[in-house]
Amino acid sequence: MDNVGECISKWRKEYGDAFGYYWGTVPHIMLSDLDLVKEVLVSDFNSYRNRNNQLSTQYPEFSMALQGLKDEEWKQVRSILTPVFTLSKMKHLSKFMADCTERLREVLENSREKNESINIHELFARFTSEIISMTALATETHPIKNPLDWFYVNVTKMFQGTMNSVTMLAIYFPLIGPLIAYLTPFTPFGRIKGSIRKKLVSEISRRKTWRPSIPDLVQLMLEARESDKEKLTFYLSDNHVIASSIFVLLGGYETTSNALAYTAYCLAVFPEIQDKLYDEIKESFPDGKVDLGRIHHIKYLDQVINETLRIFPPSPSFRREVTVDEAKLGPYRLPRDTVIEINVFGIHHDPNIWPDPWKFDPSRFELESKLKHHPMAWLPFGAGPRNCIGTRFALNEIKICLSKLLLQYRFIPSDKTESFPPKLDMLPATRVEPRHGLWIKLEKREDIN
Ligand code: HEM
Repeated sequence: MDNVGECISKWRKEYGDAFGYYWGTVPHIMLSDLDLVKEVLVSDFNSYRNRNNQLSTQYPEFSMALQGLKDEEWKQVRSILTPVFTLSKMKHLSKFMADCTERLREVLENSREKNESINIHELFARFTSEIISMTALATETHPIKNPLDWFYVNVTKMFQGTMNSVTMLAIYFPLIGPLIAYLTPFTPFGRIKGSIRKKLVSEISRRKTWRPSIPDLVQLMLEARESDKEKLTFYLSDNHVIASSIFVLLGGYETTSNALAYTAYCLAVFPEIQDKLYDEIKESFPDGKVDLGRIHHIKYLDQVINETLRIFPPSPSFRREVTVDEAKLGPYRLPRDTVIEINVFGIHHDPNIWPDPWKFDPSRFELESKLKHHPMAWLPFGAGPRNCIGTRFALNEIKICLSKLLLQYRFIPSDKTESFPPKLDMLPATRVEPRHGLWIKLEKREDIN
């Protein structure tokens, strides 16, 4: 690991589990001390309830999306949107996910027949982008089968753009923000955001008189705002729904796709773990058909996913800001607007918290071992009242996809597969990427059993 990751771990060795630095003009505290992390995320939540809006200078809608909303407005929107992400609502979306998995299987089968290596990092990105566009953006796209699909191509460019040098400039020098905001519509992100926005405006208007037979996230949000009308003083506007949908794409697309890709890679390089997982999945679904209702009861599947998310957390850090005049954090006094960065990657790789941290060992998440961990030792989805609202959505998608594929195929290494762990690049404040992609091959189970 080099670049940002190395720099943070070097500073941590030198300055300890809570140290300060400046990003541009903004003071940041990098936190790896579990008790202090708990204070920020849970026990003293009200002093740190907002997320600092790095992206809002360039993308003003961010401040209307759930990720970017602040204070009372965030609380109200979160309480309207929470029911949208319950397990029972997720069941409606499972059908979309299962259909996309079947299309993915066809592509994989094609590669298997040709004995090709597959870059699953790229293929799962196409898979999750198709799911998010259909479920959250009411937009039908086909990137699984067509790598040149307009939506996928532009979304990929957009992700390369979210932390580009222009964004960095806006963070370092907030005063030039308005100029950057003016230019944003001409960037790939601006263009695709504009077209998604146009589509959502017309879709929300259409949904006044039409309801899809399987409700997607847009529909669930529109229904949630109506059902809470009497209870809340706040009304979720169309702009809130649109902003939240667009930023679901930012929060839920690459994170989920990386989680899936790293899990499949780990299963390919640790065949004994894959065999154990296959046995449990097969035992749960002896007729080979995945029952979407029972998918959350396969314990070893949870363990494998949890261990992957520990070693390769899709969000290597996340941020909150001080929202009171002075916050008391352990022995420290922090002024308003100080940014607290939670060092998820550092915590997940701390040998004092997770002995032999680079060892891929799903047994760490057996119930008895799990109970011994500090509640802040595993933070892929954050923690406390402002944790990831899409956790169930993501886990549902990952479990459906893996179970369906594993029942039919064995993931195996190819000559392009890197030995464990693969070389990683930690990009500033956003994600951990495999430097050379993640390559595997597939073998059909019926041929080998
Ligand atoms: C493996 C996949 C995912 C990971 C690792 C992940 C991780 C995270 C993390 C670390 C946070 C910040 C939590 C905090 O501040 O305590 C977050 C927030 C959020 N995530 Fe996710 N996420 C994933 C998938 C998704 C999906 C699929 C969606 C939507 C469908 C989603 C929507 C959101 C939203 C809206 C927030 C902001 C919540 C708020 O501010 O109230 N995420 N996520």
